[in-house]
Amino acid sequence: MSPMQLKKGEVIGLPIRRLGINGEGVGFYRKQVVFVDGAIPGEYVTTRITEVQKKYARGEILRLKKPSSHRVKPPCPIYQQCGGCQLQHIDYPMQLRLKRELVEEAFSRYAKQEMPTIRETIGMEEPWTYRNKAQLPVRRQAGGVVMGMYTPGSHHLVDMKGCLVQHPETDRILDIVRQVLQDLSIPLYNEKKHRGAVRHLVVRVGIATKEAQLVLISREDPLPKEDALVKELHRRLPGVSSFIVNHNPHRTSLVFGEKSRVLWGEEKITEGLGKLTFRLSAPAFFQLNPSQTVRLYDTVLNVAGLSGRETVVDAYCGAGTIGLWLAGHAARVIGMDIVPEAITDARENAAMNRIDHAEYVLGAAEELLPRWADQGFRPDVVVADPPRTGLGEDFMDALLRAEVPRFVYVSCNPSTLAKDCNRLARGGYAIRSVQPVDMFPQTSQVESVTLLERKNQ
Ligand SMILES: C[S@@+](CC[C@H](N)C(=O)[O-])C[C@H]1O[C@@H](n2cnc3c(N)ncnc32)[C@H](O)[C@@H]1O
Repeated sequence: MSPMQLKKGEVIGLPIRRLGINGEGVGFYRKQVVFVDGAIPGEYVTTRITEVQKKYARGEILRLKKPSSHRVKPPCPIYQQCGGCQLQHIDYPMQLRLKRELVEEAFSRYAKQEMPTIRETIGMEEPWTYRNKAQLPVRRQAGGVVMGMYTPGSHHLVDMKGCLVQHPETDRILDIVRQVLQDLSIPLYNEKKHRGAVRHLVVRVGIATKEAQLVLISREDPLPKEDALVKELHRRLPGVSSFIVNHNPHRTSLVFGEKSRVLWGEEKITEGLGKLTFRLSAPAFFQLNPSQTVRLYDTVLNVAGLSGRETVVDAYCGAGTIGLWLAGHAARVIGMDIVPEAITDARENAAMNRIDHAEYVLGAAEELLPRWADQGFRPDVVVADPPRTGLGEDFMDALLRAEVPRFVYVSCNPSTLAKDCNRLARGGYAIRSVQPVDMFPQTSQVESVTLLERKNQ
């Protein structure tokens, strides 16, 4: 340890320079990075060091010596314990500015040579109650049914009775399910012993259609007391159109298991976005904030520059939503996803919206695109919306080999976005625009739509 290094328990004064990717304030003390939960850029805080690692230290706020004018009282009563939101203590206009800076910081770190202009974040008018889906672990703690988020870094559940970013209907449904599980003494999952049945509850609502789906993820299938449970859930939740059990018998942190079974009602629910209607299976991905999804997809449409003659690839297509949003402006759409239910949904969604020039292929994007590129396939526009890990090397190589003129990258992780853009820029792409969109107000997450074009185009 260098003599200058901070020590655990040391108390220091620290100016906060920027926001970290997990929503913490970031300061520098004798050139060492210090993360301080709850601190806001521009503040000066007295901090006690709680953890020291080789490359960084963590501290807690003892006193706010110079508080930010953007500091607000977090409205959620369990804000400190829950950890689901990280930015409720910052006013919304400042949240939007800081998210733009997060994207800028990622590009300046990983793609400095190609530094693009990052636009102002597109925010919401009413940045609350936007989430259409709740996915919560459920356990028995102190004799009662508890559902909520894990305290950061632990396996202790913080009981969540109502959430300010969830759609109120998801809260109402979860509350009734909690009562039913309690009243019928349904065995809940015990992670340590790998015993018990119900382990997660997933509620998804169609905000435009007012439909709702409840999925009970269970270690056991059939569920204990299944007939009584289904009868009671149906009686107390008459508006829920789809009750599903998903069987996940494994010791795993993955929520969904491989098999789902309808307990009552429909297999899928319907949701509307703009003029389109989508049918959604329980395991298929669907954006969590529908009103911002319209803005996100309109941003993709604007930068895709379609004339109606193009072939568009919708890589990582989920239930086909982005491709179908663009389909009215393209000659052909080809989507791909690794989740079989998503591909089935995407095909059904194309048919339901009377779009007959969209096709869907089951498979990994990083395998399919290279194979197609080797066969001479040259799409005009590729849109990719991958998970947080970003694009695979093989996928990027295929983009370069196929000399795809325009690539629209929808990303929920500024770091992987900037690294991938750097790689593509070295291969011959110019980064034309980066548009952050706030899909998750009150949290530190930020989505962006980035347009890349072949330089010689
Ligand atoms: C962020 S979601 C985007 C879905 C869709 N574009 C949307 O807007 O709703 C990412 C999707 O990538 C899919 N996925 C994950 N890994 C994949 C891979 N290697 N190849 C293809 N799809 C993948 C997931 O199943 C999920 O549907």
